[in-house]
Amino acid sequence: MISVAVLGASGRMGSHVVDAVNGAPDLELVAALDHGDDIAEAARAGAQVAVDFTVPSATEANVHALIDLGIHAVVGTTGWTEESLLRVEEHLRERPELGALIAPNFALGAVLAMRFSAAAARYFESVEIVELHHPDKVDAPSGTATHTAQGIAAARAAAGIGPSPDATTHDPDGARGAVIDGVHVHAVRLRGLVAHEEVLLGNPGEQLTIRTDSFDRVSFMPGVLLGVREVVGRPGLAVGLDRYMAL
Ligand SMILES: NC(=O)C1=CN([C@@H]2O[C@H](COP(=O)(O)OP(=O)(O)OC[C@H]3O[C@@H](n4cnc5c(N)ncnc54)[C@H](OP(=O)(O)O)[C@@H]3O)[C@@H](O)[C@H]2O)C=CC1
Ligand SMILES: O=C(O)C1=N[C@H](C(=O)O)C[C@H](O)C1
Repeated sequence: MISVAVLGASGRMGSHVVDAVNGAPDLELVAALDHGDDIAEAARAGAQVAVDFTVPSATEANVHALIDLGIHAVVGTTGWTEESLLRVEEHLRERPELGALIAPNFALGAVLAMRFSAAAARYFESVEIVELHHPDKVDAPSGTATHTAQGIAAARAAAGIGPSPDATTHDPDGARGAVIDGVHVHAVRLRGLVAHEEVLLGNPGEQLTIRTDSFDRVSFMPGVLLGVREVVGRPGLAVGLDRYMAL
């Protein structure tokens, strides 16, 4: 039995995680914490693993606190940077028995879409990303789109491919979107949506579209539970659920 704490337990994601942990025969929910609660309560309750779905401004401090408390971390909250990931990696070196998984998307379809996009990237002249989310999301572009763009950019750089062609010289209103590692990312916020992403890859005369849709937050739960079960045996920092999957 793995003892689990949930941080952000009343949130859209956290409440699903509480239900998923309660429904798993090999996991026990020992703490459900929210904004204002003392994170040390997770340790007092005996948590081995804590799942964090909070807010970008809180998540790094939460992970450092969990490491100090000797608790493995499974993190879905977005907003991570190279620098904040490095700080966690360094902190984990002081506690070589602990693991942390930080994953921008736990939906298996999204994890595969990121992998497929990186694999396809070197074969196309042009690539752009459109991410589409519910309008209550506070961050843009999404963590998934950022991670997707980084994977695509790394694959293109490794293959010696230059930037996507683009004749735009006049864009006073930023209509071409954000640019992450040279990849344009467009963010849509629309009532009715949950979490969606389209990667558009173009060549003369052809287009490949890789699309992933989470219609319901239950789609993230198998990945979260996989992370909880695996993190206890995988010390160090892992970024992306694909690190725990046989891909
Ligand atoms: N990796 C993945 O697969 C997914 C990641 N996400 C990401 O997860 C995060 C949460 O999303 P979502 O559930 O929709 O957001 P919500 O706003 O619904 O939930 C966040 C919750 O965290 C609480 N909270 C804020 N600060 C703290 C803190 N310091 N300690 C504990 N709890 C805190 C909030 O409480 P209060 O409102 O009272 O401040 C709220 O209940 C986002 O970054 C989102 O991008 C979302 C879906 C999937
Ligand atoms: O806020 C959300 O809802 C989501 N956030 C994550 C992200 O920013 O990529 C994962 C998923 O897209 C849902």
